[in-house]
Amino acid sequence: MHNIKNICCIGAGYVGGPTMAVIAQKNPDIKVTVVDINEARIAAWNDADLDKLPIYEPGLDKVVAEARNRNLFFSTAVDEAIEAADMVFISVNTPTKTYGKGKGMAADLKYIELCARQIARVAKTDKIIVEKSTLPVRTAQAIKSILHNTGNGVKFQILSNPEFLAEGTAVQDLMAPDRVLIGGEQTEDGLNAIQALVDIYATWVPNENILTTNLWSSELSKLTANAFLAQRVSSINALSELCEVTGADVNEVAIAIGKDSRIGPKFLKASVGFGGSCFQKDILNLVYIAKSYGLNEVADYWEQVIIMNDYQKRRFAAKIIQTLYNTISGKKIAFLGWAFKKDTNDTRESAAIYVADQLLEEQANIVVYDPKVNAHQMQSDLNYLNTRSEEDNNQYLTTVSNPHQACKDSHAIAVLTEWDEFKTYDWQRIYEEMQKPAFVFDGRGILDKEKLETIGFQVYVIGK
Ligand SMILES: NC(=O)C1=CN([C@@H]2O[C@H](COP(=O)(O)OP(=O)(O)OC[C@H]3O[C@@H](n4cnc5c(N)ncnc54)[C@H](O)[C@@H]3O)[C@@H](O)[C@H]2O)C=CC1
Ligand SMILES: O=C(O)[C@H]1O[C@H](OP(=O)(O)OP(=O)(O)OC[C@H]2O[C@@H](n3ccc(=O)[nH]c3=O)[C@H](O)[C@@H]2O)[C@H](O)[C@@H](O)[C@@H]1O
Repeated sequence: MHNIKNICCIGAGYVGGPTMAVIAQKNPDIKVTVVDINEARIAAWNDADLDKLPIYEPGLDKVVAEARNRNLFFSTAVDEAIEAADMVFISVNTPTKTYGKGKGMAADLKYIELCARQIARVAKTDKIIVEKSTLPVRTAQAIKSILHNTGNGVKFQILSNPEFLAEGTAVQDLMAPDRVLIGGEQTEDGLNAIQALVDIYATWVPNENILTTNLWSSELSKLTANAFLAQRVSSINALSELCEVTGADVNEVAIAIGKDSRIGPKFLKASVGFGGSCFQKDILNLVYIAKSYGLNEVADYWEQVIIMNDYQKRRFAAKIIQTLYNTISGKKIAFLGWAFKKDTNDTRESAAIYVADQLLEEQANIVVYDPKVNAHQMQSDLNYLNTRSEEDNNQYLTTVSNPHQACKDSHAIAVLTEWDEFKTYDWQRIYEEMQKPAFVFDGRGILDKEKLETIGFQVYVIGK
């Protein structure tokens, strides 16, 4: 039986940071050290000013304040933390491969393998290794093979414990998860390792919400959950266009179908397209895995979710261009929001990036306001696409810290993120300060269309 006293988590990102903060808060007897090779990130996690934490998540500051330097530590001393730990979580990034075989589809597992090799090199005592990152099914096999061939006699058990938190609600999701999933080998040692991790979660998660499975079911359930969630968004987005041409209202349709308890009301909000670091990456990964087993129909089925999402982003940009008389060259267009969803500063794969890129191709002047995203991040998101020079991106997309400044003198406003504050603005004043006709393109369906039309705006809402 294991009695875990010391946890190390490799990777202090959106998952490692909040997850370990909550585990530490709920288990004051366990020392939890979160390590990362990114010195700036670790320094930010240790900043006395809680506003400077590297990740913005409502409620995270309080959890960190309670546990930090009590039993929660952030450090760049990776080897020392691994060596001291009974249990090591691997929570590093697993992006889509940008090179070689599987480029643009498969998950890049080089960071995972580096972690496994580092653990193999450093470990002197037996350890439980926990896959927290989202991984292709059967990755535990590769980790096991690296760890077991070190020849130094140290024993390892590998568990899969995927994370289901959503950004913006990370703390709430961690405090009351729908389920915690733990997969492990179905041997005596494997079951003991599973129990050790169950005990950690059981300090605050009801037992019936802690599921245990074999390794492969756990790994595959994570990819499957994200694929199903993204599929719902693509499904409602596909219907949003049909609503627009038929006079149906996508919100009314969503409510009507969501009342069916087999369908359920959540995750049916039509939008400019899903973003975030995981949906696209995980579905592409699923598609790649299916193809690698020769399951081409399965692969095509899931790929359609991505194809639909790309189409939705393009369709929104095209709508703006077409409505502004097919010419937006030199016109100021205000963007409200850049983050991929509200209540996060994360912009990875945000629809805003792709919509901006398309409008910049038509030589628009874009001015962006987002309550949590800075200019540097927006520029680096655009530059990453490599569509035009960094100078041009810098010149034609600017960032302001005040929504009125963004909207003043603009021809159109596009809502790209559903931040609550956008609903509370003085829209009468915004209207008066804009060029006429004043257009609003609500890519999130959050504004009051009738009210805006009464003021004088010409309003387009996705799915209406
Ligand atoms: N972002 C999210 O909401 C969710 C992400 N996931 C999964 O969790 C994993 C991590 O995602 P994020 O936390 O968003 O990534 P992230 O990019 O925010 O954080 C990963 C961190 O790992 C560090 N790192 C990489 N290699 C390292 C090494 N060898 N040693 C020490 N540190 C190293 C990086 O410097 C980075 O700070 C991914 O597999 C992702 O698919 C799962 C559920 C939710
Ligand atoms: O593996 C992950 O990374 C995580 O991915 C998603 O979480 P996240 O991407 O943080 O946020 P979501 O709330 O799922 O939103 C994803 C995207 O879909 C969009 N969305 C979501 C719901 C909806 O009804 N409509 C819609 O357009 C959001 O605006 C956002 O751009 C999942 O919800 C988490 O369970 C999972 O752990």
